Amino acid sequence: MKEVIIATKNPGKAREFEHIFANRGIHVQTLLDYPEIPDVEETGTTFEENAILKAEAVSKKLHKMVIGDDSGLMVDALDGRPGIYSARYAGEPKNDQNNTDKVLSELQGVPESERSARFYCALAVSIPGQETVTVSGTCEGQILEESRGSNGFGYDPIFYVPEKGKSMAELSADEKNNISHRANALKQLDVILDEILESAAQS
Ligand SMILES: O=c1[nH]c(=O)c2ncn([C@@H]3O[C@H](COP(=O)(O)OP(=O)(O)OP(=O)(O)O)[C@@H](O)[C@H]3O)c2[nH]1
Ligand SMILES: [Mg+2]
Repeated sequence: MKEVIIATKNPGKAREFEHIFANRGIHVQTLLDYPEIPDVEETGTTFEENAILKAEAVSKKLHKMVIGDDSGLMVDALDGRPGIYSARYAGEPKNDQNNTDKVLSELQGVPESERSARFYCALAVSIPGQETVTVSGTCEGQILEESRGSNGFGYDPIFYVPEKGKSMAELSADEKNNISHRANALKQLDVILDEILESAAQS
């Protein structure tokens, strides 16, 4: 069976990658399967740079093809914050509830017409001996005034998806995985994924 390794310790991301790749008969491993691999420091200034840092660090350790995901929420009324700091927006240790509460409180009194936002996902594919490839995807929406739904992870309960008339956390896994920033980034990888898997199998 074909296999990909995702350089993430986030269980929400891991679930989504497992689900998306299972539909193509590809088995997913994440850093939750490699607890001995230390956290990769996210010292980049863009999602792409951080995705590359994660993918290359883990690929070097395992000598295998690895995909890194760096993603987050960008709110227009907050000048693009939380952005690359999404995971720890309300401080350490990272906590989804505190992060969503912080965004909601910063947007208190901001009218619906000014609550536009998007999720962004950069993926980097690192293959030993090859140039790292990056792709990205977005998903447009609005920040709600309170949480709705309990699926997904992170900021999903406060992110309204106009085309679905629901928050991201009210969507089923299948629905989210059709329209999400992560799915949109992966769709770009689709074109080259078979090629990538072939060359990874040979490396
Ligand atoms: O509601 C959400 N739906 C999503 O689909 C989503 N994708 C990312 N995010 C947020 O952005 C941070 C990523 O930060 P991040 O890329 O550094 O990942 P992370 O630190 O959680 O894990 P790792 O992959 O680095 O191990 C996450 O923690 C979340 O807060 C999302 N929120
Ligand atoms: Mg992280």
